[in-house]
Amino acid sequence: MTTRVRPSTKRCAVIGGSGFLGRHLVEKLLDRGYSVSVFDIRQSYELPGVAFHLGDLCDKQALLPAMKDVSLVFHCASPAPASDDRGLFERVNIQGTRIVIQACIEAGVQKLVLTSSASVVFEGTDIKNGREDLPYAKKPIDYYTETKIQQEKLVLEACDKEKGLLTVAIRPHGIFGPRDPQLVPILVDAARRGKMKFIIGDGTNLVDFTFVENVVHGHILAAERLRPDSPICGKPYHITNDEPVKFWDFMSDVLVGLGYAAPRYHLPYALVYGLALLLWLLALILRPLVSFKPTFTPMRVALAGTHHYYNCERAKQDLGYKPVVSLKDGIARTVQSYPHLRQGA
Ligand SMILES: NC(=O)C1=CN([C@@H]2O[C@H](COP(=O)(O)OP(=O)(O)OC[C@H]3O[C@@H](n4cnc5c(N)ncnc54)[C@H](O)[C@@H]3O)[C@@H](O)[C@H]2O)C=CC1
Ligand SMILES: CC(C)CCC[C@@H](C)[C@H]1CC[C@H]2C3=C(CC[C@]12C)[C@@]1(C)CCC(=O)C[C@@H]1CC3
Repeated sequence: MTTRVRPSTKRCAVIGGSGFLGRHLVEKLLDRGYSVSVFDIRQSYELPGVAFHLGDLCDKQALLPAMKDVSLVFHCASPAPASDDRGLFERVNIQGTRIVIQACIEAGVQKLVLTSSASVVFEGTDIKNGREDLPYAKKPIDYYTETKIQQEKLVLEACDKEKGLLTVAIRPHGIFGPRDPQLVPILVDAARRGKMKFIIGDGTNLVDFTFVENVVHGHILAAERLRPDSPICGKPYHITNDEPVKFWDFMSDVLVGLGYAAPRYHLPYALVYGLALLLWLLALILRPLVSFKPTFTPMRVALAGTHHYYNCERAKQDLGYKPVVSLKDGIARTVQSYPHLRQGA
């Protein structure tokens, strides 16, 4: 008779664990007594108690050793939204996620927690207090969003109590915090090049920005509540700071905190969006001859000039979620963590 050893419930794997969110998640899991394997195409740090497995998640044979004796997998790997490479997004977010699911089933993993995105319902127009039952975007704003939609569907459809794999998706929005490689660095780069003088639209559009530790908290609650009899199986959950803020107030707080001037002059939304669209078309047409990446992409202008904030009541009810760090404290901790990006540094 063969006895199947039940993997320890405190052993988990984090796919994408070298990334911004992934590393914060790994650190919190260690604090909570989990032993952690990281699977990533790169190793960005070392930590006692963390086993790194380097490889591409599209390669099942490379993934399987990282899932050995693991009961819980977090999948938070994705190419960066800015890469704009359709083939790469399809390969990693869609085909790769299929392989992650197959590997979980083969390795006897019991729970899979996906980092999805609240953007899966965003089409570039206002979303106010959006709930999880909003339909997926029919016209996603970019390839990143298009493939995040397919990825989420794949993971949620894979939830199968009979087969023994339970799944859940966390949809964060606008993650920020120490070591974020995108939001603050892009913002500071724009400020240093004199591009942060303008407010797109009237500046009153509300947006969710979510401190990274709140996102981590949502992931861990979901993982710990994911059981065959729980209502969360196969469902998506918005995780935000639950404090929608004016997009331009948030940008100003970060900029002023780092010693730069806040944007002051208003530009009409339709004008900037039209210009961004023209620039994007020009970049596309001229791609064979010259390569340039405009700062103002239609996607960024849409993100900067519309309302997009989400209701996280479902996470509060089903997961017992409540943000653990306020927006004000999150901004202060973020600003402090970037001394090298301060004005004059
Ligand atoms: N940063 C944000 O504001 C938001 C992020 N998300 C999602 O959160 C997750 C984590 O995002 P971040 O930490 O910001 O990104 P990140 O770029 O810092 O981390 C992603 C990690 O995935 C790894 N990776 C990429 N392709 C891989 C592959 N083929 N095989 C193995 N590893 C691979 C990268 O090396 C990187 O370490 C992503 O799924 C993203 O879509 C969702 C909403 C908002
Ligand atoms: C999902 C969102 C809540 C998170 C937004 C992250 C990034 C898309 C933004 C971080 C820095 C922002 C930025 C702009 C747009 C949105 C960001 C890239 C601008 C390009 C908007 C137009 C400008 O005036 C310059 C801005 C630079 C910074």
